[in-house]
Amino acid sequence: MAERSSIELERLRDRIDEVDKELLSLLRRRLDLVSEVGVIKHEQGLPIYAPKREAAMLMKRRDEATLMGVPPQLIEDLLRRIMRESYASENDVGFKCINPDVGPVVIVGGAGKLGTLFSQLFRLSGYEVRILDKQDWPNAEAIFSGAGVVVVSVPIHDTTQVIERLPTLPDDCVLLDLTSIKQAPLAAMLARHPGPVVGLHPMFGPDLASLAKQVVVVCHGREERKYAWLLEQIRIWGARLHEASAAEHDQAMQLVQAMRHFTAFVYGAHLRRERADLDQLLQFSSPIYRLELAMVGRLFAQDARLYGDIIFSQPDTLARARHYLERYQESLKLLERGDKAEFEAQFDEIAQWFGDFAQQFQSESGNMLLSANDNRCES
Ligand SMILES: NC(=O)C1=CN([C@@H]2O[C@H](COP(=O)(O)OP(=O)(O)OC[C@H]3O[C@@H](n4cnc5c(N)ncnc54)[C@H](O)[C@@H]3O)[C@@H](O)[C@H]2O)C=CC1
Ligand SMILES: O=C(O)C(=O)Cc1ccc(O)cc1
Repeated sequence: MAERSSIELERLRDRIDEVDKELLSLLRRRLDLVSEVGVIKHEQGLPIYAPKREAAMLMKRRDEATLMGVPPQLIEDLLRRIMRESYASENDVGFKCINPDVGPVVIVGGAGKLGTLFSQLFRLSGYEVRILDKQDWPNAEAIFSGAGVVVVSVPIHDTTQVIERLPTLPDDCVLLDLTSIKQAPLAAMLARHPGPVVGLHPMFGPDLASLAKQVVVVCHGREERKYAWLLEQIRIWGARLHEASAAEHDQAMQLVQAMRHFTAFVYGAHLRRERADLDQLLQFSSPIYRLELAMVGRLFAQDARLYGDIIFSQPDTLARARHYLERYQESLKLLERGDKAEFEAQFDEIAQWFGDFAQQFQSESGNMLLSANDNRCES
C-alpha cells in the first residue's frame, strides 16, 4: 500500500514538474511580448508604468481567477512580481528622449551613488552626459560649456558650496539638485542662476533596477515651462512626481527621514550596548520581527555621512527628538507604576487616531510579510 502511494506521489510530482515547465514557457512568451510593448513605448515616449492599465488588468485577472476557482490574490501576487521584472527589463530598450535638442547633461558629483544612477538613466534616454566630480574642477569650463542641464548630486553638507562655485551657465540651462533636503539648495540655486531652476528629491536609494512606482518630490524654483520636458522624462522612467514647496518637503522629511533614521540609530546603539546576539534574535524572529530588525540594520549598511547629514542638517530635529524623549519618558512612567489599564486606554486612543490607516497598514504589511516569508529558506 505504502509503495503504491509513493509511486502515485512520484507520478503527481512529475505532472507538477510538467505544469511548472509550461509556466516557464508562458513566462518566456509573456516577457517577449512585454519587450515588444517596450519598443513601442520607447518610440512613443510612454511612461514604463501605466497605473490605470495595471489596475484595470489586475482587476480583470482577479475576476477571471475567481471564476476559475483560483485565489484572486494568487494571480495578483504573481502578476505584480512578473510586472516588476518587466519594468526592469525596459532599461534594456532605453527610453524615449523627450528633448533631443538640449545641450549636454552635466552631473556634478556624477561619480557618486545617486549621480551614477541618474547618469545611466540620462544616457539610456539618449542624452550626452558629462561628469564633474571632485577632481574635475580644473576642467570645469570645458565640462560646463553649452550645458543644457546641470544636476547637483554631491553630499548634503557640500551642496550649497558647490552650487556657489558653479560658473555662469547658459541662460536656458536647467539647474537642479537631488539633495535630500530642499530649502537651502533651492535658495542657493536661485541665487546662483537666473534661468530655470528646480529642486528634486528622489525618495529612493541608488540600488534600483527601475524607477517604476518610485516617488520623486518636485520643488519648483523658476521658469517651470522650461523644465517641464525634464519632469516628463522622469515620468517616462516610471517615477511618480509629487509636488511640494521646499518648506513643506523639509517639514515632512523631519518625520519621514530625520526622526526615523535617528530612532533607528538609537535602537542600533541599544542593541550594541545590550550585546544583543543578532544571530540568536533572528532564530526567534518570524517575518515581522525580522523585518523590524532589517529596517534598523539596513541603516548601518549605508553611508554614515549621508544619514548624519539628513539628521543634523534639519534644524528641527533636536526639538523633535526631545519631544520623542518626553513621550518615551511619559510611557516609561506607566511601566514604573505598573499601570497596564492606562497603557490599554492610551493604546485605544492612539488606535482611534490612526483610524482607517491602522487597517490599511496592517493589510499592506501583511502582504509584505507573506512575500518576506516566501523568500526565506532554511539553512
Ligand atoms: N544615496 C541615496 O540613497 C540618496 C541620496 N540622495 C542625495 O544625493 C546626493 C548624493 O548622494 P550620494 O550619491 O549617496 O553620495 P555619494 O557620496 O555616493 O556621491 C557624492 C559624489 O559627490 C562628489 N563630490 C563631493 N564633493 C564634490 C565637489 N566639491 N565637487 C564635485 N563633486 C563632489 C563625490 O566625490 C562623490 O562622487 C546627496 O545630496 C543625497 O542627499 C537623495 C536620495 C537618495
Ligand atoms: O534605502 C534606504 O534605506 C533609504 O532610506 C534611501 C534614501 C536615502 C536618502 C534619501 O534622501 C532618500 C532615500
